[in-house]
Amino acid sequence: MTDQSSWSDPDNWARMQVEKILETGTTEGVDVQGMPIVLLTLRGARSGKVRHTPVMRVEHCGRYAVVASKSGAAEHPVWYHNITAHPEIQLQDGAETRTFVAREVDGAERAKWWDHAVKAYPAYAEYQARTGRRIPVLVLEPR
Ligand SMILES: C[C@H](OP(=O)(O)OC[C@@H](O)[C@@H](O)[C@@H](O)Cn1c2nc(=O)[nH]c(=O)c-2cc2ccc(O)cc21)C(=O)N[C@@H](CCC(=O)N[C@@H](CCC(=O)O)C(=O)O)C(=O)O
Repeated sequence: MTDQSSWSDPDNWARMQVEKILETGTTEGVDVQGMPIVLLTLRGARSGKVRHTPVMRVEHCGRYAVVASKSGAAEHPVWYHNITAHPEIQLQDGAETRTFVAREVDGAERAKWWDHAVKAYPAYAEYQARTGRRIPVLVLEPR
């Protein structure tokens, strides 16, 4: 039985969703308010350790982007340092895991992907409104 407090703590929530995906072998049925997520497998920027990070599924014409929003916190999520230090990553969508190289985007390309992201998960717009930090958007190029 999951005690309520574990679901209210976002870090615990993420950990529990990672566990479920690793246990079941798929991201199917693991979501945020009905919106799908994907699972990133990253390398720790300093430790080189394997790190699993769930993020919202932002996909357009077979390409993915990831948004380092951290709910609009003033600082980047730690995983942003991981993905920029080691940009070759794995992304699991459903039961399929593929390798990508992450590239932070700017200008018109960022604006286009930001629109896709907000369509996939409208809360991103609220997160950006609540912080002076410009939320990084990274496009994943298939390896
Ligand atoms: C708590 C902390 O998390 P974080 O990396 O700051 O990321 C915070 C959140 O963004 C992260 O929990 C996301 O998964 C939350 N999250 C989303 N976060 C987002 O930013 N964007 C999303 O779209 C998103 C969606 C989402 C969907 C489901 C869900 O369950 C969570 C979701 C963390 O994992 N800390 C580790 C970091 C370990 C680590 O990576 N260490 C590095 C050092 C890195 C360094 O400091 O340079 C290393 O090993 O080298 C620790 O303290 O042990």
